[in-house]
Amino acid sequence: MAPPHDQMLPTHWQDVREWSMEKRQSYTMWALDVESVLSLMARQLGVEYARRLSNVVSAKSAKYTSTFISALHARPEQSVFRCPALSRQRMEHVKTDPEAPLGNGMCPVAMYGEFAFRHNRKSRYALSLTERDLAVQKLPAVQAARGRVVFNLRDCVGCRAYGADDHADVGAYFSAYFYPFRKRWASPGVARQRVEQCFRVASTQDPHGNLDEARKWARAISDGSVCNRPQKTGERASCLCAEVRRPCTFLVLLNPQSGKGQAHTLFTRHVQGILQEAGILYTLIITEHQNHARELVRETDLSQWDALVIMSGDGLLFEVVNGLMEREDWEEAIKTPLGILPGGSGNALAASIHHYAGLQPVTSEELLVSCGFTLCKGLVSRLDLSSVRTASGQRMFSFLSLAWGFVADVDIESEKYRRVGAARFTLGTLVRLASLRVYRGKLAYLPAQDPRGPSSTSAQGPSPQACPATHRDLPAWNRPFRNSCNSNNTPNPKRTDVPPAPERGPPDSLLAPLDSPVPAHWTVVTDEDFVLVLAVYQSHLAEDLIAAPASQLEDGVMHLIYVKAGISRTALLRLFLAMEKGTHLGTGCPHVEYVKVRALRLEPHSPKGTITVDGELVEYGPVQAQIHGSLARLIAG
Ligand SMILES: Nc1ncnc2c1ncn2[C@@H]1O[C@H](COP(=O)(O)OP(=O)(O)OP(=O)(O)O)[C@@H](O)[C@H]1O
Repeated sequence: MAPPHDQMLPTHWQDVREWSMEKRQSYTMWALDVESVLSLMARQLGVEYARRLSNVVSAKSAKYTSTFISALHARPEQSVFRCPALSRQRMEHVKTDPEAPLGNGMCPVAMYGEFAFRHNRKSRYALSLTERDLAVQKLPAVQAARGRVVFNLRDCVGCRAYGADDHADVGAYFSAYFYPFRKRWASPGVARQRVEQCFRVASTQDPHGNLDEARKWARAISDGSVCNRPQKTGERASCLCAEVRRPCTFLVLLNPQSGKGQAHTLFTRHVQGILQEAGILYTLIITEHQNHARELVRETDLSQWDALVIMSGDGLLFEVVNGLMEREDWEEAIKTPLGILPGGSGNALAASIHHYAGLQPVTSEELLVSCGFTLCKGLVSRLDLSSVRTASGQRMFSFLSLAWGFVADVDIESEKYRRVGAARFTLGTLVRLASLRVYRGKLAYLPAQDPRGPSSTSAQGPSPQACPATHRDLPAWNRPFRNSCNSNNTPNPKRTDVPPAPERGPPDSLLAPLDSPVPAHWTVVTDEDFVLVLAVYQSHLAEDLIAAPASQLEDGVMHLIYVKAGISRTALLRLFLAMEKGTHLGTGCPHVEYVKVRALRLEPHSPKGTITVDGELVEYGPVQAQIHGSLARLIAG
């Protein structure tokens, strides 16, 4: 389309108002065409080049382009050019196909504007927003890349616009919130750190016009942040199944007693802000007693919430999972996205999520910020649950682990060191190492790679609904202990007794009743003396213990690790030290066995001992479990 003749161009936007609609339209088309050209140049040659080009064009016939567009829209605009192709439509495309190649890495510029920072009105900055990032260039741009900072929208949780507090200030503001990885001050490595970029829009004397412009930027940046998800590679990319609906409302359940008893303070200090920045509404409920959360999710109308978020250790999530599974509508209820914010001492699931994202390990507050960020991104994955049955007929659902022996002892005995936080496990390990115990019992499992395949396994497996044995049928060592006391007849530090609820959930098709022998095709371990038996279905057992590095959220297996008696204290200590890096399975220790299983049974013969499920004490005695793949949903970046 031929550009209009120079003399025909308006000298001021006021002139355009007097034009006929037809004339306006023809000019708009031409103006947009110039914009498309500039956007194309930006994509191919870089924003800076396009900007210079726009200056050259301005000097000639298009010198009034920006004024012109503003006039046509009957309000002044600050944006110099805008690519109509990028906008909602293009963002949608990114949403459905995030991995779509985008040429040489250059993205078209969606918005361009020149603003001052909120706290530095003297200098001006050019902002270029593409579908992937926000570039901030100090003006005048003497040299490309100098004074230029690029923020990846993947690191952004949101952006909001607001007017000035001071009535004398006609300007409006928009603040974008980024959590990029930055080097730590005190120690090596990187962690997500908050960066706020706040710009002042004051292109006119009209505060409303400025606020409109600020809102437009805030919306575009927020949309971009939603579309830009943290990237996953390889097999782990496959487990994403949905996104939390936007705008979203979370129910946050917080255990004030978890960890060092500082969960509430940590929430206020590190999480509240990030949720606000992401525009996420939430209701916070502070649990008042054990099983409070379990009762609550069993009864609540789940349609009010887009996700249930647990700010605690793994114990509170265990309650929530089981509360959901006790509902009549368990099949739907368990698909409610769950989120975890580490507020406990172990925080195994939170550390696992961070690990699955392929990020450098972090702990404590840094892990909390990382999980808060993940929560705001709202990407939902499927999560395996294991169904665990005890001799008394209790059935529970577990997302983390089933442990007997050393690991379970340390978990429960270290409760008394709770005030030292995560260090309680180190202390507990040293104490238990000093008086190393051997546990006698029988272990059997169904290997994940059953040579006859999954169909033959279930065909030859036991009845679809396993029948629990009654107490009287069991030998003395097998009888479950009362819930209020553990095997040493001391009060339980953690109890899991709840009023009995009708059994719900999928049938355990791989399990035989506990009083029947295991199916013939199961593997029965010949050794009967163990130091520990641990089935874990997440990578981490605590923030700094990578028990099953190969584990994934929905790999459909339990990672069974057992350590046979005969291991020396030094070798066991070495094993735990190696577990901090996740290298323990490659140490070649002859006492350590590792196998992926789909179901297992454990029959302790020692009269005393501890069994934990997700770190919670359960009745001591025979116990069996089977994995149920992809049963739950978890917000995990
Ligand atoms: N208000 C409360 N008062 C006492 N106990 C509670 C309360 N709310 C929840 N609980 C129980 O506290 C126990 C410990 O909680 P949780 O596991 O979340 O923290 P933690 O033990 O510090 O963390 P981790 O399991 O990561 O070590 C759980 O059994 C939970 O049911």
